[in-house]
Amino acid sequence: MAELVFFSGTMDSGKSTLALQTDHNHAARGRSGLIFTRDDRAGTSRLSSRLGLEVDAREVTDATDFWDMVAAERQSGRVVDYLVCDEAQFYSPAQVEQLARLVDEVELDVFAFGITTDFRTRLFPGAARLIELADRVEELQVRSLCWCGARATHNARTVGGVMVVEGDQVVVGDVAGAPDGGPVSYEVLCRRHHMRRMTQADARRRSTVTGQLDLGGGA
Ligand SMILES: Nc1ncnc2c1ncn2[C@@H]1O[C@H](COP(=O)(O)OP(=O)(O)O)[C@@H](O)[C@H]1O
Ligand SMILES: Cc1cn([C@H]2C[C@H](O)[C@@H](COP(=O)(O)O)O2)c(=O)[nH]c1=O
Repeated sequence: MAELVFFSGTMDSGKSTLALQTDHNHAARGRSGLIFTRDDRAGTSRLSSRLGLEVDAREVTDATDFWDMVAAERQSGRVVDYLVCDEAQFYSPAQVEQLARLVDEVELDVFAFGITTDFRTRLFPGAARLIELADRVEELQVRSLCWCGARATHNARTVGGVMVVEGDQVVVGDVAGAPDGGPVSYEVLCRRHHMRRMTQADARRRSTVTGQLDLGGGA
């Protein structure tokens, strides 16, 4: 039976890599798929992994209707067995509903990949609808880690090196240390350190003062 699966994890946890691997494995068995993304860091109509792989993809916009797109592909004679949908947190709830309908009524598999929460720890609308509708929500197996060594579960945004909790929900960007990072950057943290607004830079600053690594647990 066809499935809508949402593979979720923090930023930099391997979702785009898994999206590319998923497409590769299905294509290698003769299945035919369409690859979608929205606002990938590598630019319009590209799906990129930090491991270096990058492929062409269909860019999702506010105007995209997945139901109509698949119908048009099929009318032109193309077989569509599955969809790979990266950066799915940026899709609208209505678009996620179109994906669910394709699974149920056309028997396509839909593999969606995305982060669940934004820099304020709030669900993205697209991710929320995926959690509500998916047959399965799969957490990525490779753990991304907070600077303290705990599993990273949340995404922090920094502006000029300072963690912020206000601003636009969508600002395309990369994790700190990325080669072409701008003033807005991201860092994955455990909940404890997200709540305490303690990034790696903050921890380093404090340890310089105290001479000890401060895990932020004190009063
Ligand atoms: N130089 C490297 N060597 C090995 N693994 C790397 C390297 N750079 C990145 N990675 C792996 O790639 C992952 C990020 O993959 P990516 O698909 O871009 O993540 P996401 O789509 O979740 O943001 C990192 O968590 C890490 O495991
Ligand atoms: C937390 C957060 C992230 N984003 C953006 C930053 C990146 O462009 C993508 C996530 O991509 P990845 O492949 O998972 O690293 O989302 C954002 O716009 N707003 C946020 O709050």
